[in-house]
Amino acid sequence: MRTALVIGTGLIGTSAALALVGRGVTVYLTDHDPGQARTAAALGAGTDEQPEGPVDLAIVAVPPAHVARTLAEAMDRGAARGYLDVASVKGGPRRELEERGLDLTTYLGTHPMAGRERSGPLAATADLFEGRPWVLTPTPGTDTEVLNQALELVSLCRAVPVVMPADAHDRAVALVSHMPHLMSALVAARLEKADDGAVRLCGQGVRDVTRVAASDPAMWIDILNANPGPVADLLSAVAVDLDDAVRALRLLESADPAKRGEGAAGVETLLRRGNKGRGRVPGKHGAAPLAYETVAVLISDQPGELARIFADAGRAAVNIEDVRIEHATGQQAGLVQLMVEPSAAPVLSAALRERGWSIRQ
Ligand SMILES: NC(=O)c1ccc[n+]([C@@H]2O[C@H](COP(=O)([O-])OP(=O)(O)OC[C@H]3O[C@@H](n4cnc5c(N)ncnc54)[C@H](O)[C@@H]3O)[C@@H](O)[C@H]2O)c1
Ligand SMILES: O=C(O)C(=O)C[C@]1(C(=O)O)C=C[C@@H](O)C=C1
Repeated sequence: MRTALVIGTGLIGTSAALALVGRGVTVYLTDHDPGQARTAAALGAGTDEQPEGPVDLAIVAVPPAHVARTLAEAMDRGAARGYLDVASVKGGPRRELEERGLDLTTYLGTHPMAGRERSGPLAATADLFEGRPWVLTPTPGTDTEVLNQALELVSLCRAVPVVMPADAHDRAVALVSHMPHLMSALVAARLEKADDGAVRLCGQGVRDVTRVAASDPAMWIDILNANPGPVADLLSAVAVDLDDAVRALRLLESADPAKRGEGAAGVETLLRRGNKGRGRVPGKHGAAPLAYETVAVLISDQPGELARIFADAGRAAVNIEDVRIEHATGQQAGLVQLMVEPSAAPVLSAALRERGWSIRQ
């Protein structure tokens, strides 16, 4: 691919543009808000001037409700030889395009399974898609050349292509993205009017569970509006589990030891099912999850501390697989959890201790 046009230069469009520019593709940027395209261009994601002829690939990265109209306009003016969108839902936009009677041979519906809770070009990063699944939903009519362009885009963004039908995609993301998003919002909503004294205690657990609740509601209304049935089915199943959890917890309040035992068994069943489900979540780069061991290191909240830990781990020839940082409220300190392969954990602990770090068991 030599040239691309990104239509919608928000988080996803600008991230893809940055990755393409970094790999030598000439990228043209456009947005219905010219300020967004200008910002993306200033970030080095391409030029906000328009191409003189059709580009190789047009990437439509606008909110789901605007995808069909935006694609139709781009196709009408012959903006590209191939077109794809990156919307979080696939069935609805395709049906809307079919209703418009467009020739869909040059169109491919896609969805990168990577994002953030922030919107706009300033939240974009060139490595957003690295190692992440990027779903492609070709139909028998999809032009091979367009499929190849899409595969090249995925490869240039260092993502992992996954091919599936649009409706199967929508059912899958209901489970792994849309229902979890609502669950995150439901947990975060409990904090809305909670006492300051309680909210001040927020630790990493609630931060992890509520991160995506900070996302733009307008975008998510669009997404859920295009996939309500599968999400409602999943939430109904969660509601049954919630009833079970409430019942088990009420039994735990009982004075009768037999009832308390029944309650404990009910809670344990739910927690163990959670362990099993979590164990199925793929690890880094889509690989099967590895059982990493955590080495927890106390750091002071000063510039350069993290870099120093990484350098010391490097000197001990230990590969850090993942990292998490917990900040202690009101203190100039934090806990860095370094995830490493089990055999490397004692090596890393010893090496860091030797260099003066305080290791938490
Ligand atoms: N945010 C995520 O985590 C994520 C992940 C994967 C896919 N997506 C999908 O990517 C698409 C873009 O999402 P985002 O997070 O980048 O949103 P964003 O709000 O950061 O960016 C969307 C951009 O589209 C522009 N826009 C809106 N309507 C337009 C139109 N008609 N013509 C041209 N530009 C228009 C907006 O001005 C904005 O700059 C959505 O379809 C979303 O479902 C989002
Ligand atoms: O990580 C996040 O912030 C996201 O919201 C990313 C996420 C997801 O649910 O995984 C959100 C919506 C997209 O369609 C794809 C990815």
